[in-house]
This record gives sequence, structure tokens and C-alpha cells, in this order.
Amino acid sequence: MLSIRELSVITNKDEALIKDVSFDLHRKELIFLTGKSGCGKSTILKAIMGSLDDNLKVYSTKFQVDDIDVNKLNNRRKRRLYGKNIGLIPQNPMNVFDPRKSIRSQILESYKVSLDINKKQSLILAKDMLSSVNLKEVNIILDSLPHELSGGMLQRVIIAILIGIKPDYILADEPVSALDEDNKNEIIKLLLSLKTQSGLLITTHNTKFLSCNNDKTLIMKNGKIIKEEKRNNLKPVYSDINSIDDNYCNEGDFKWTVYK
Ligand SMILES: Nc1ncnc2c1ncn2[C@@H]1O[C@H](COP(=O)(O)OP(=O)(O)OP(=O)(O)O)[C@@H](O)[C@H]1O
Repeated sequence: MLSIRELSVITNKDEALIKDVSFDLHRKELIFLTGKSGCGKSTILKAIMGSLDDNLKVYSTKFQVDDIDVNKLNNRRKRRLYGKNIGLIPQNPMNVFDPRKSIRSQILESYKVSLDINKKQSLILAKDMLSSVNLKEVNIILDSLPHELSGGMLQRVIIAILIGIKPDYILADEPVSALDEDNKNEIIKLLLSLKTQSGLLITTHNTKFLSCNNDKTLIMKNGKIIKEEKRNNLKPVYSDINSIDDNYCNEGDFKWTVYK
């Protein structure tokens, strides 16, 4: 279980972007983290991944991944944790690739850090995994530089890497928001299939995600989790959660369907 307690993120001007956020993510569980733009979803994911901007400080009373107390790890062990135990699917896949290196070298490097297999085995695994996410002409993809592939293809490459590594927990930050409609549907399907191997925490405004059968939805406002819905009994009537009435979260008994 990935367990977070009282997570706060504070700016160097003493402004709290995240306030006392707590949740658990179990293996093979699917959680959506949603709320208006700017409420702090990405900041929570960055805090977990240790990739916050330099002007931000993070505090938590507990950050545990199974039996590992992450707050006590040194940097080397943290790097391994992020390759092997926790994976990230970013909003903009271009940001995670080195623009100067081929897709082949970057996939092989990821497998080297996280898996105890040699280069030949890594290449076989890479080809298998790229095929499994419906990428054709695998050899051409492997020889490509990141900018030669579309956003949808790069997002598939990241998913292929993660299916190969099988991290116990995967965080995805608005993973389809930068994609066109055709790619969105295909990537949503692939992402949801990751639930058979990993715990998944997905931040999203996307109603296609929100209407699928997840285990829990965490709803945020102003840096706090204000509502937790078990299973998905939310029936979204919005194309975008940003259109929700500003007062909704002041009501004690929040019902998604009330708002339109
Ligand atoms: N380094 C930073 N310094 C100061 N404020 C920041 C910093 N990074 C983010 N913020 C602010 O923190 C708040 C939360 O931002 P965040 O990107 O986490 O929101 P979000 O819910 O993910 O939004 P979106 O849905 O648009 O991606 C915003 O008001 C943002 O301007």
C-alpha cells in the first residue's frame, strides 16, 4: 500500500498549496483525483515523485510504500524506488524524454535501472511491450528521437515501459489531456488495463475516466481533499469539471449529479 498522511506543500512565501492531504492507494486499486484547475492535483503527484519546484517544501507525517519509509531514504534509494516501485505517466510525455537520445536507449536505460536483466533481454522485452500498446513498426520507433513521435505515441512508449517494469503503484497526471480524441480513447483503455498489475492514481477532468468503474474518487478544492467517494457512483454531466458551480463543495452532502 502507498500511504500518505498529512501531506502539505508550502511555498517560500509561506503559502500552503497543499494542506494535510491523506490517502492510501492499494495495489490493483484505481483512484481518481479530481477538482478544478489549480486546486493542487499536480502538486500532490510532484510531491510524491520528489519533483517539486525548488521554491516549494513538502512535509508529511507518513509517506510509506509497503514497508519502505520514503522520508528516511537517501537519494540513491529514492531513485530506485521511483523506477521500480512508483511510476509516473505525465501530462506532457515530451517532458520526460531526453530529446537527444533515441527511444531505444531511453527504454533500455529504464529497464536497466529497474529490472535485473541484461541488454539483450531488455531489447526483447522492449519490443514485446511496444507491440502490446499497439505500436507498429517497432524497430523504427526504437531508432526514433522523441520529437519524431507524436504525443500519443510517446504516451504509449511510457505505458510500454511501465508494463515492462510493473511498478506496484502508478501515478498519472491528466494523462490524456494533450492527446487528440482517437488517441484519448485508446490510451484510456491501455491505462485502465494497468490496474490488473498496479495501484493507479489518476488526476483527471476527463469525464470518460470519471464515468468508468473506479474504486474511489478524491475531490479537491484549494489544496485540500474535501470529499471522498467510494466506488464510482458519480454520474458526470459535465464535459469539464471546471464548469461546476463554485459553491458545490460547501454543501455537506455532495452529490455529483446535482450540478450541471
Ligand atoms: N512552484 C510554485 N510556486 C508557487 N505556486 C505554485 C507553484 N507550482 C504550482 N503553484 C500553484 O499551486 C496551485 C496548484 O497547482 P497545480 O498545478 O497543482 O493544480 P492542478 O489542480 O494540477 O491544476 P490543473 O488541473 O490546471 O493541472 C496553483 O495555484 C499554482 O499556481
